[in-house]
Amino acid sequence: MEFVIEHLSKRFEQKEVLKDIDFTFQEGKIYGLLGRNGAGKTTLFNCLNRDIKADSGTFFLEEHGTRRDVAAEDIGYVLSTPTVPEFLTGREFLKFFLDINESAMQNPKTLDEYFDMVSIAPEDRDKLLKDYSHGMKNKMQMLINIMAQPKILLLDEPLTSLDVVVAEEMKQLLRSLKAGRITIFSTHIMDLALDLCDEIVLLSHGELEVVEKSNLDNQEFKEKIIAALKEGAYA
Ligand SMILES: Nc1ncnc2c1ncn2[C@@H]1O[C@H](COP(=O)(O)OP(=O)(O)OP(=O)(O)O)[C@@H](O)[C@H]1O
Repeated sequence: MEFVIEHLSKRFEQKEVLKDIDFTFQEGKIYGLLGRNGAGKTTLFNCLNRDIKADSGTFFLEEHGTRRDVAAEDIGYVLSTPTVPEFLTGREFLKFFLDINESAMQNPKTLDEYFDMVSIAPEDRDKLLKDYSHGMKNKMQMLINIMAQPKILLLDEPLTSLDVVVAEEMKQLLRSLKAGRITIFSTHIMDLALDLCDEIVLLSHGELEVVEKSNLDNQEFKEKIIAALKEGAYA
């Protein structure tokens, strides 16, 4: 499976944020999307999730030479600021989500197995979501987006608010989920990108470009990425 973007463009008034983007993402890989503040990472995700309308261009999934439209259920989108219904308990929220999506899910797990996946402690599972910490809300948002096993998982800065132990657990989880899907992960944390991602993609000047690692060691690779980001005209 490939996720193909063709000629995707988006401008806000005079600012051309995405310029005729052409890119192909491959199944089974985690892509680290790096770009300066304001480069357009969230705008790209919002266009791909159809939360905002691109000005032009298209994107589709290609499997065995056949292309098809990306349906809403093909995409999971974890926002940088978690949004959860604060008036529900964690368990009620998961149950609600499971009830709606269960028929379309392959081998659904029990609610407690899902909580275990993201290490939400048993004593927290029946608390109202309003009393969850930012990191716990983030985990719940991540969980409902991976439960439905989307083909494309978009993650906008999802690990920034998590403590080191939880961030490590989430990295492990994303690695264990990468087969059979395309994961695109935006982050400002370079070490995280290098550690977790199979490919580093820069969003710069409104275009996507892979940074080739070839035979550079991690430090040289990092310097190459920073140099490329500095060339961006964004501040
Ligand atoms: N709804 C909007 N109306 C006008 N301009 C917008 C809108 N959304 C985004 N922009 C502009 O588009 C540009 C890209 O913003 P975006 O949030 O996509 O960047 P980003 O790469 O996610 O940034 P950061 O790393 O700081 O989160 C910015 O100049 C921003 O001001």
